[in-house]
Amino acid sequence: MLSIQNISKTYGDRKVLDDVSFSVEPGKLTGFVGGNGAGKTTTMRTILGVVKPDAGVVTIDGRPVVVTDRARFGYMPEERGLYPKMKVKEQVTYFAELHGLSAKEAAKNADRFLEDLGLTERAGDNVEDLSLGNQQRAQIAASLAHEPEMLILDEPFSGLDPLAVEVVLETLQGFAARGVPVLFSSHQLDVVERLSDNLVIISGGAIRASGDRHELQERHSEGMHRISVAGDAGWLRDEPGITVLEFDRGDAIFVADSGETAQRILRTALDRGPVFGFGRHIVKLSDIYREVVA
Ligand SMILES: Nc1ncnc2c1ncn2[C@@H]1O[C@H](COP(=O)(O)OP(=O)(O)OP(=O)(O)O)[C@@H](O)[C@H]1O
Repeated sequence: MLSIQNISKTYGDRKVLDDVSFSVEPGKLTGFVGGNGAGKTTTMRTILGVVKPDAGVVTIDGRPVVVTDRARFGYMPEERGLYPKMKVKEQVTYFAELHGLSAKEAAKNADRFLEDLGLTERAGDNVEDLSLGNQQRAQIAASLAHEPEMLILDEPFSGLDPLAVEVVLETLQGFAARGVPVLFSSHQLDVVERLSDNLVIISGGAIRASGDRHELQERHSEGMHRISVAGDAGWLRDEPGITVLEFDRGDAIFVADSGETAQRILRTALDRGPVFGFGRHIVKLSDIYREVVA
């Protein structure tokens, strides 16, 4: 388990990380979400040892991370770092060798990850001749080819088409399935909602929410229900014990003060006419994000 504990960092008079703490569990994909300048990259660089924090510590299985641990990390930096005139496979092989693999192992892994990421046919092309999305895949392959024990990826899904998102996701899930902790940052809340097991939301250098994604969604959805009826559901507004959150003719989302109240609403709706749908409403990650960073 990777644990970020009470990290603070100030540049000049600007506190960019303020007592940041969270964990990245083995075998889980942890989505790291925050707006521009929220502190995601600085946190990742701190984990990698590139940024030295003013306070706090990064630990792995309870002991501080040292240089030899970091050699076994896989990192995809925000500023992509491939050599434009180098061939894709040579590049991926080169990065794996830098992390200590033999030339033979590195070439074997390069073949494997280029295949996983759908780049086998482009392996002999110069990086600069690939589309931006394919350059991104190559960059991901380069950060994976030494088979890291920890993965830290800054915006791995940005600029990828939906098919490429699936391909990259499968590859990352393969690592997670082998027990590797995976931390990835993203601005794309819909992507994070779909892909992450755990969530960390940062804003203004401070952690606003973290934990199991389903649990967070459940917690923020307490008492929420949706109902869909024939005709106009405007009568809901006069019902005691509920607050209507969203309303669109026959469709509404409301919060009930108890399970009994919700069931009473259902019975009332059935008395009034056909009910097409009724059930719990689970908020989207974008709703949680708006709530916790507000
Ligand atoms: N070396 C530095 N010197 C001064 N300020 C810095 C430095 N590095 C980062 N910052 C500032 O720290 C804040 C957090 O930046 P960071 O890059 O960590 O945010 P981010 O969440 O990754 O943003 P984005 O999504 O835009 O990449 C920003 O205000 C940035 O300008």
